[in-house]
Parts: sequence; C-alpha cells; structure tokens
Amino acid sequence: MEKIKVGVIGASGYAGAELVRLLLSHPNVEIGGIYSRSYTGKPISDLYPGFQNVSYLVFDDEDSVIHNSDVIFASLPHGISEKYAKKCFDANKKFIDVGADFRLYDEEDYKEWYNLPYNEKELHKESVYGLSEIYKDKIKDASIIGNPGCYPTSVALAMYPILANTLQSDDHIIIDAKSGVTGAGKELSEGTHFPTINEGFHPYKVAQHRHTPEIEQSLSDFAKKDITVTFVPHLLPVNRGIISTIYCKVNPEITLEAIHKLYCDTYIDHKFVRVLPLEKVSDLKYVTYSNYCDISLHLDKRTNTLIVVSAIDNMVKGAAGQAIQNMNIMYGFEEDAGLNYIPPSF
Ligand SMILES: NC(=O)C1=CN([C@@H]2O[C@H](COP(=O)(O)OP(=O)(O)OC[C@H]3O[C@@H](n4cnc5c(N)ncnc54)[C@H](OP(=O)(O)O)[C@@H]3O)[C@@H](O)[C@H]2O)C=CC1
Ligand SMILES: CC(=O)N[C@@H](CCC(=O)OP(=O)(O)O)C(=O)O
Repeated sequence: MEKIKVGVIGASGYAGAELVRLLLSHPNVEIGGIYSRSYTGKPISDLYPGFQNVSYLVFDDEDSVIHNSDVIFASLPHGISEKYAKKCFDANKKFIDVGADFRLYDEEDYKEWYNLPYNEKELHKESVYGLSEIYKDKIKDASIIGNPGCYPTSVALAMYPILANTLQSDDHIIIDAKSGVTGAGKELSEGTHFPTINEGFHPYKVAQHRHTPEIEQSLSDFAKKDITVTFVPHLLPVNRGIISTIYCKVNPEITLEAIHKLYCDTYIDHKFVRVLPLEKVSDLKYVTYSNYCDISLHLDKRTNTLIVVSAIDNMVKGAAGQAIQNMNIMYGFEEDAGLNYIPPSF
C-alpha cells in the first residue's frame, strides 16, 4: 500500500517529539518533514538522543514541511495553530491540531478561558472534536481535527457510558485529577523545576483550569443537557500519566454490576479503552507509553456515588497517540496502526 506523507509542526516540543517517535514505526506513513522555529537545520537526534541511529530527520522550514506532507500535525502553544491550519486548508491538506485552538465549539468560551478570539472563524466550522472512540463518524470525513486535551480525554471516556444513558442523578460532577510533569511541556519553569516538584504533590489552578469548559462541553454533549463540573488538577512528581478520579451521583437502584456491564458493552469494539474487572483499580503505571485508557469502576453505596478512575498516558492517548488514531480514522487505516505499544509490566 502506498504510504501517506505526514508533517509535524512543533516537533521540538514534547508532544511533537512524541508524534515523531510513534510515527516512525507507523506502517502506513512516511515523515514528510518536521518543523521547529528554533532548530532549523539541526537533526532531531541532537535535541532528543533517543533518535540516534534511528532517525536522521532534520528540522526544516514550515512551508517545505507543509508542501511535502498530505496531513500535518501541529503541536504548538495555543493561539498559534490557526495560521498553520489556514495554510494547510488552502493547500487542501488535512490538519490535526494537538493544541487547544480547535477544541471549543463556542468562540465565547475560548475568549473567556484562553483570552483570545478566533481569527479564522470559517475554519472552526470545518473542524471536528477528535475524541476518537465517540466521534469516529465525524472524524472520518474531517479536514481539520481539534485533538482533545489530556485531562478532557481521561474524563470524557470515563463518563460517556453513564451520561449517554442518563444514569446520573445529579448534573454536577467532581473531578480530582493528577498529571505527570511532561503535561506542562518542555519549557523550563519554576513550577516544574526538579526540587520544586520532587517529593512534593500539589493541586494547581483549583477550579479555574482552562480544560473546564472543554470537559463540560463533552459531558453536556453526551448527556444532551448542561452538565457542570468542579475540576481540580494536581501535579504529580512523575514524568508521564494522568489519573482522573471522578465522582458522580447515581440512582440508588443501580448496581455496580449493571454499570460495569454497560461500560464493557459500550467499549467492546474499542480496544484502547480497557474497562478493568470489578475490584481492580486503574494505575497510571500500566498505561504509560501506550494509547490505552484504563477505567475502573467503584460504587459507594452509602452515598450513591459512582467513582470512576481513569488512567491515560498524557503524551500518548492524551496527545500524540490519539492524534495518530484520528489520522488512522481519517485515512481508513487500521485504528491501532502505529499504536500497538504494550505498557511496561513494572
Ligand atoms: N504535554 C502534554 O501532555 C500535552 C500537550 N498538548 C498540547 O500540545 C501543544 C504542545 O505542547 P507541548 O509539546 O507540551 O509543548 P512544548 O513547550 O514542549 O513545545 C511547544 C512547541 O511549540 C513550538 N513553538 C513555541 N512557540 C512557537 C511559535 N510562536 N511559533 C511556532 N512554534 C512555536 C516550540 O518550538 P521551538 O523549538 O521553535 O521553540 C515547540 O516545538 C500545546 O498546545 C499543548 O497544550 C496536548 C495534550 C497533552
Ligand atoms: C501538568 C500540566 O501543566 N498540564 C497542562 C495540561 C496539559 C496540556 O498541555 O494541555 P492540553 O491538553 O490543553 O494541550 C496544564 O495544566 O496546562
């Protein structure tokens, strides 16, 4: 089968480099080019030694990368991707934004939480929110994808079966989430400095994180009514992984066994969502480097509270892996092509 050409804009960053790592072993693609503002002309192995003797890719200029590719991934800080999306759209190339610029349906939400307007309004009408398991039919025909955020991916997959079947008894949901430090990107900062985070553990942006509207957008879409969330992220002193522990009130008649069956049935054809057997608890160790989302289910009968624990690797299912899964859906490749990594055993 002829391979398609893919380009990565922002390949010097963490999510961009993770895209390159995964794409290099994808059976249906060839890398058409990689771009970074700061490293033009340098081999990627200079920046990330793991590519030594594996890839001889050299950072190129943005126009060559777009020209040489059929589909372009952008992995940039928010507010920058529209410019690249426009160039790709005008050149009839597909565009997958790993950042946040095409995730929110409503520009007012984007203005409120990101302090920026949409400059290319027409492009937002073309874009599809790329939560692979749930919006596959729309993703298939899309030319622009807004790849979901890392925390929102972990929460949306965890809550879809309950909300789509209206089993919640309250429309407010509490999310206690923890992320590894790679979630903050490559740029050095006091907040991610080793002595600051090592042997510490703290919440941040308590109830004011920019993923709040994205999470509410998905959950409300599933429930077909407004769902609100209280979302508190924490910074875990590990490199990779997200655990979201989610609390949702449910009707007293429902049993944990029935909920478990519903989740298993919902995800039976979706290999990347693993509903764990009852009694097991999701652990980020067993999803790292992989595209899996592990979901465990627990019921506090005393308070009729369902507790869903969702674990993903923020760099893979939370960013590069899901972006590649979306590309696979767009091109009709096997959905798991290039994504068959088994998590480590210990
Ligand atoms: N890390 C994660 O877990 C996740 C990240 N994301 C999203 O992916 C995107 C990238 O994140 P991440 O990789 O962590 O960030 P990094 O800070 O590690 O990388 C940012 C990249 O953007 C490039 N860049 C920065 N400013 C500009 C600019 N003005 N013009 C062109 N390129 C620029 C940098 O290139 P240069 O070499 O030129 O500086 C670098 O390649 C963000 O939108 C982030 O929110 C999504 C899900 C998870
Ligand atoms: C630990 C950490 O700092 N995480 C980042 C979220 C990860 C990320 O990059 O967010 P997107 O999914 O929107 O791209 C944060 O809280 O802003």
